[in-house]
Amino acid sequence: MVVLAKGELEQIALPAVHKTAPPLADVPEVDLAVAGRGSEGRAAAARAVAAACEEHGFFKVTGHGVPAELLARVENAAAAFFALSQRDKEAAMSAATPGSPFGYASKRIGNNGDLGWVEYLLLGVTAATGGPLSVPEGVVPSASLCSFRDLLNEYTEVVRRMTCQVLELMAEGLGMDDRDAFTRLVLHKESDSMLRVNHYPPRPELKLLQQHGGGGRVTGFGEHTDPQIISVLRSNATSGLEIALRDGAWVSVPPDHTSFFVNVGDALQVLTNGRFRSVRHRVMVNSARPRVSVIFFGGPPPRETLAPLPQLVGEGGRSRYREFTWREYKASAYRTKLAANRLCHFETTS
Ligand SMILES: O=C(O)CCC(=O)C(=O)O
Ligand SMILES: [Fe+2]
Repeated sequence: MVVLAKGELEQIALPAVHKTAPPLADVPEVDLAVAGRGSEGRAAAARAVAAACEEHGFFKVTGHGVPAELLARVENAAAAFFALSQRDKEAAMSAATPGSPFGYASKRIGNNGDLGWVEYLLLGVTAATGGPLSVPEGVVPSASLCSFRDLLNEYTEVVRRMTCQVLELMAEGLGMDDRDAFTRLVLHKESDSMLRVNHYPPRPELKLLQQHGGGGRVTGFGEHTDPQIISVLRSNATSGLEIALRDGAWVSVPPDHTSFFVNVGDALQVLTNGRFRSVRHRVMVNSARPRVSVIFFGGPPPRETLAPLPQLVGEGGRSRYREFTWREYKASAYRTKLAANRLCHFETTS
């Protein structure tokens, strides 16, 4: 069992001066059902996607066609998993190999000292294996764990398909001739995609402390940008997600358990030569209710060479990033703290 050293818990709390973020007034919204209805609807949806990716790197997807019943089953199964004893969670989902980022973890995010009031499951979901949960050797999964694994497989496949619809709209919105430029990477049999299931336990004492003029706020997941091409998030109806606007101001995102939220990731910022913005975001802990979120991260294959797409640099235009492989980027990113600007090592200077 992981025990936090003295003083570590305090690091999760933000100072009291850290004000509550105001809600984002107009969350950009894209209705996939409209996008599927004729060329005009599609063109309008593609334009809306591109505009949202340029302004915020973030938007909401409605009309996605993922059955509400599947979303509810995943949410309930995740809640049941996190309700297991600490020992059972650690035994059931311990990382397959030492040093691997995959498996169950509590409070520690990555290997560089980042802490948050969160526990999570991180699972690799390449298109080739189709299955996120590879059970470590020697671990005998219980029947309930097997059905959780099957459910997450089912969810991943449905969400991966929906993600590809969104990626096609992005390519169209950018005016690209090759509409499959992004989907090809996420559908590649070696695509480095992941599924993360997060659980943020409530902290009722925060309310009391705030009423008495102190206490600050508690970080669930510290600020960061997502490394991959795209992240597709679904949460229960509990608030907590916040994004940084262009001017650096933080705003909270009103929760919507019927929709998905899309983040542009670092790899997409590179491919679009900075036209799409990899959105900085974080999660704050709710005082009263647990937050459960499930995020599909669509990534390229490790050997893929990433660089701004020529069509998006334009003739005589300046490429803002040098060429690098996804493997190279990840090796560099995993050495840094969560909040680091991980793309600065790959920027061109001239
Ligand atoms: O749990 C959330 O709502 C978002 C967490 C997040 O940003 C991540 O897992 O990368
Ligand atoms: Fe994230």
